[in-house]
Amino acid sequence: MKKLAIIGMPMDLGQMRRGVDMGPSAIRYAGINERLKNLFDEVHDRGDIAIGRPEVEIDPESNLRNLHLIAEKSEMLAKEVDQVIEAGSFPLVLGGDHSIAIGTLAGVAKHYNNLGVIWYDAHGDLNTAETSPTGNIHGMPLAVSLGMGHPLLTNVGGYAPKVKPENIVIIGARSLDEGERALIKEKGIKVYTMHEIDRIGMTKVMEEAISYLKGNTDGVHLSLDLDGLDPNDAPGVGTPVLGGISYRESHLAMEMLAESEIITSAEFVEVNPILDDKNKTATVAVALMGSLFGEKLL
Ligand SMILES: NC(=[NH2+])NCCC[C@H](N)C(=O)O
Ligand SMILES: [Mn+2]
Ligand SMILES: [Mn+2]
Repeated sequence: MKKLAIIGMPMDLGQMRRGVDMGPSAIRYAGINERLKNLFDEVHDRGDIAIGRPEVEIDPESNLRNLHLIAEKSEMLAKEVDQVIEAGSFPLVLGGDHSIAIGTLAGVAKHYNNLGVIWYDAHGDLNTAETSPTGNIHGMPLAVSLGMGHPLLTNVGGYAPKVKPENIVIIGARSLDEGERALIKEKGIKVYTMHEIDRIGMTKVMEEAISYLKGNTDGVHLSLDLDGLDPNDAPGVGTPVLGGISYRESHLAMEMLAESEIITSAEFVEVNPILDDKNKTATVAVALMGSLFGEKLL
């Protein structure tokens, strides 16, 4: 029996633009249940993790914004994701800013020996407190999952690291900080920047990414940051970068992932309805979920 569990993570503590906490509501309003209910035997929306309205906190030692709060809330998400997988359901997490991936991956990775990760994003999110230009934790979750960064973050779920560098594929990168570039080179992380997508096309990029992960992994998590798409197609994001992946290319990518049957968990993050144009970005997110989960026209 194919079961889907939806978890809302309305956390906006990983960056400074308010509104991304309303992402899960916007995505639900865009019709996630109606769209996905025919693609599974059962769709269960477990509601939102309780984030509340905590006051912004700057850790004086590390300079990290909301470090303790994010660590605490990530533990809650990790537990929820863990339970969903235990119960035999596919976990689909709705963000929230990308710092939520810290908790999602903590809940997912313990179920696999070699978890693969597809990081669909304009950014690398590979900063640490030392390399971050902003102190925003949403620019750090992939580094955290590699075991790099503040121990309160890397140890969410009680273990580290969550993923190995050779099991990661970044798709859509076009804005990387200096420390992120150095880390990508040092660890040999596979990255398809916009250059490769333009040059060889999304079909080839996805074929390569899928065969790269298929051999070595026993599960693959899709972490899809809506800012991986072009801001014309997904305007409701906090850190837009021009020249991104199109709506059509993204559908193709999701359809190829559906065919490959490698994806075992997913999250859609950074939908900010305050910055959006009539809920367009949430609508795009839901449409892409349809393709990811095997929707077909004919
Ligand atoms: N998940 C995101 N949208 N991340 C954007 C990160 C931007 C920048 N690299 C930073 O570290 O602050
Ligand atoms: Mn991101
Ligand atoms: Mn991003």
